[in-house]
Amino acid sequence: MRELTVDLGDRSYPIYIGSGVLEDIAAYFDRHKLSKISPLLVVTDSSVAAHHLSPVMERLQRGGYPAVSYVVPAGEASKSLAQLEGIVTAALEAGLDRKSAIIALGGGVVGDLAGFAAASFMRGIRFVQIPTTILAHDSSVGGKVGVNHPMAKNIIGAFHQPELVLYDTSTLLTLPIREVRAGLSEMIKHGLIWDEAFVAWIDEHAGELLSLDEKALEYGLYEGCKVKAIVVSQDEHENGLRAILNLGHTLGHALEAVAGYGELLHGEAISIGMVGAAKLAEDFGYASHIYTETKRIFEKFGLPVTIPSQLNTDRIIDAMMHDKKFKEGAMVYIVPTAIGKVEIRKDVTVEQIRKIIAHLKEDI
Ligand SMILES: NC(=O)c1ccc[n+]([C@@H]2O[C@H](COP(=O)([O-])OP(=O)(O)OC[C@H]3O[C@@H](n4cnc5c(N)ncnc54)[C@H](O)[C@@H]3O)[C@@H](O)[C@H]2O)c1
Ligand SMILES: O=C(O)C(=O)C[C@@H](O)[C@H](O)[C@H](O)COP(=O)(O)O
Ligand SMILES: [Zn+2]
Repeated sequence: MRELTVDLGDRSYPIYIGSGVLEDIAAYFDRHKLSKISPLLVVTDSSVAAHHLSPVMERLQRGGYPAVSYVVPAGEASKSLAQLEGIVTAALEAGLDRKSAIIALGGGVVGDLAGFAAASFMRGIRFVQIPTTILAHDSSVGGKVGVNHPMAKNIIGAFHQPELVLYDTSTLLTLPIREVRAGLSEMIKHGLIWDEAFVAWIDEHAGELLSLDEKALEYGLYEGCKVKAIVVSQDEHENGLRAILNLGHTLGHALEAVAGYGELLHGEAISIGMVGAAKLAEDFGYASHIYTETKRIFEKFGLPVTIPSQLNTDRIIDAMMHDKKFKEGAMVYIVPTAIGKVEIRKDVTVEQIRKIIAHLKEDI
């Protein structure tokens, strides 16, 4: 088992990563003083519930926690205001109060949605992240919570940090292979923005990661969470540095919205976005091996590196203009300057973006 801390002063919290940590869920909750009087609401989705909800509920109830569950349909479409209302109704029916906590058991969709419910129910109650996808090593840490609008990803949300993150690598063994690949996309991102040696490790251990070797997963998730924790600890509310976590996302989010939520998985969309950012680096005069290397590694993991030709370029650019990183008429864009390093640029033009999109549509 490995442990990390997200250092945010009196709101610091731990991340526990290892095989079987959920067997001790009640002991972790005791350590973090969750209430045994006010009800806990465990939010999950239909696929996660089928595999992992019963043992969690049994262990909590055996440990003396008055826990009830609420299940949303699996998939990105559940990150919606309608599902948020469903959670609030369930919370009211179960009698949650200001000492209660919401427990997010699932991937990034459940984490973002249930986290936003925790941020807004009674103006904010405690919450715990129990990530069950590889991708959620990113989403469970850092406190960005929210839902989508049909026109823009994650456009309704808040910053609300969890009390703790309990990451049981054994839950990952039931993941479909497409979700495994998509989750590794964010792990590669953490290497690309911060740590060349981590990129090399991921590259060398591709086979173990894709076949869900738990030791390799534990190490990769730990290193990915470490990058995230360092960045978030320095800039919780994204006034500067934290924007680097958005490598590949301005284009990626636009592709998700234009394709229709759930058509392109988040990890797939940002894989394309990161290859696009690497191509843009060439435009700014950085070494062309950044592009070839970035493309190679995503292809090695079976991730998409081109934009589906049916996605309309003007609609993609329109969606990019609604991104949170479009400010005062300029696009804030994360561009790699080497493997393991990025810069935050404010001078990327719409013409450059159009050129990159054209390249990503043709480069097959
Ligand atoms: N808040 C953040 O900082 C942050 C960071 C990265 C991504 N995100 C968001 O996270 C979302 C993507 O998260 P995701 O990729 O985890 O998607 P997801 O939550 O939809 O999970 C992917 C699929 O796998 C299923 N699943 C989850 N765990 C499983 C398991 N253990 N076994 C079998 N099936 C399982 C789910 O039911 C779902 O169908 C996006 O909405 C993205 O915007 C947020
Ligand atoms: O935590 C962050 O900051 C990130 O940017 C992590 C991203 O991987 C994640 O997809 C996040 O939800 C994107 O944030 P947004 O502010 O662009 O919606
Ligand atoms: Zn992301």
